[in-house]
Amino acid sequence: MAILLGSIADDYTGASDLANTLTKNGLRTVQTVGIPDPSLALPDVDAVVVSLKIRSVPAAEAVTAAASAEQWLRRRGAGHVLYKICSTFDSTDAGNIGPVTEALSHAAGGGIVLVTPAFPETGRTVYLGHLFVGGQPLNESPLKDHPLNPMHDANLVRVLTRQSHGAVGLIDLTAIAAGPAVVKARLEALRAGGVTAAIADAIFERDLETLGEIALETPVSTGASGLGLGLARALVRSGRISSGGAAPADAIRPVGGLSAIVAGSCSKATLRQLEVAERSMPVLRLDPERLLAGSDEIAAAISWAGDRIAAGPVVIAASAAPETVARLQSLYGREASGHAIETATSIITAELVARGVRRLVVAGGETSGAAVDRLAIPAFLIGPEIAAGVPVLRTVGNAPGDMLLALKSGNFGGEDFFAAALAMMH
Ligand SMILES: Nc1ncnc2c1ncn2[C@@H]1O[C@H](COP(=O)(O)OP(=O)(O)OP(=O)(O)O)[C@@H](O)[C@H]1O
Ligand SMILES: O=C(O)[C@@H](O)C(=O)CO
Repeated sequence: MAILLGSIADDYTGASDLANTLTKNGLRTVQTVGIPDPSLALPDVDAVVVSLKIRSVPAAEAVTAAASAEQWLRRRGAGHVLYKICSTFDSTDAGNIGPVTEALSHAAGGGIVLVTPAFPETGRTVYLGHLFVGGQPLNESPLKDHPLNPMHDANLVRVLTRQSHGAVGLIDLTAIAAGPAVVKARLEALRAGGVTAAIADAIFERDLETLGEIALETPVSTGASGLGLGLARALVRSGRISSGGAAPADAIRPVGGLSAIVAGSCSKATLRQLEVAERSMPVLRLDPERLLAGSDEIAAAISWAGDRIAAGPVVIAASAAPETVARLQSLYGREASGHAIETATSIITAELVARGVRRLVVAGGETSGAAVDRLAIPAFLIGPEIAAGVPVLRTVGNAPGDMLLALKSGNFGGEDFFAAALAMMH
């Protein structure tokens, strides 16, 4: 299997978001969970997205994992590797976007890396290096209250500079609107001046098409699904994609079985989606304090679900509003509480699957990562899109049999997302 485009995603929901974008834009794509075992039979594809869970781990750990994935992708022919980060640039001053970008660039022989989290379809735009989420600057958006990496600065040149050894520059919208030749010249001028990463503005998809064309001439780029769109369209325009990009028919074959939703995302969108789900499905709100205190909250949740699940989908959520999250974190610490809750939701997910759940929606990147790891799912085929950035996924080589999943990034999806997802998973 020789591939044209490789990607390393820093979380699993982000990986499925990118795989969805690449598929929609003409590339046959598979999402692997980590570097797949050589025994796993993967379909013939144009692009592979390796999902890692490295957004919030120590930078050195993220770099080591990404470097191994990069080598694996290059050995399979990837001429370009996109480091898929969050469209809201989720990270801390200690990393991991800067360190991983620099490591991937170094492995590819150095040079300058284009960086943009713009994803206009979901309202993420970058202007003069500042990231906007919908109509708000990043630091005024709900991301200011993120449980793991609250974002307090919308100026991405500054944010990335704090995470990088090298100098960070800007390619502004004026240059991008002037087209690929001007962007290329600007990138070269920045490189000659010693800059190693350039934040690129982008507001419209045409900006990302320009950036994708130039990025494809370099070995590494860093960005969200918008840059994926630009790279995919550039590859298709180059005539190097012969497949016509059809998603494998297998991806939508029904699986039957029971269905469930597990949420650990505390984003504004997820909190609203849970309120709406409460009107049509049984929803269990976990008590995070009891979970952390080591009580029998997990067993109680499994028993609650067991009493209801044969009658229809159930929802189990740890999600809470920012004030509640802040209080828990002040008692137990940010990382410890996040990790303990992810462990609990992943155990509950595995128990639900053991009781016959085959159609599963998980809300939240870290939450999805923990759940998919516990289920030991090796890879996914990409099915139809439920909402911008969220496809139906079909497991490849999964031990309890085929499953359909939707891994929802915290901020994605309309308010009826949960019902809409299950309506597409048969
Ligand atoms: N009630 C709670 N109090 C504190 N932390 C919580 C609570 N519920 C969930 N968490 C933790 O909050 C974090 C949410 O991160 P997660 O990545 O799953 O969601 P998200 O950030 O909204 O999604 P994405 O990364 O896809 O944007 C997880 O570590 C989760 O365990
Ligand atoms: O880019 C995004 O916003 C998402 O794919 C994501 O990574 C959230 O975890």
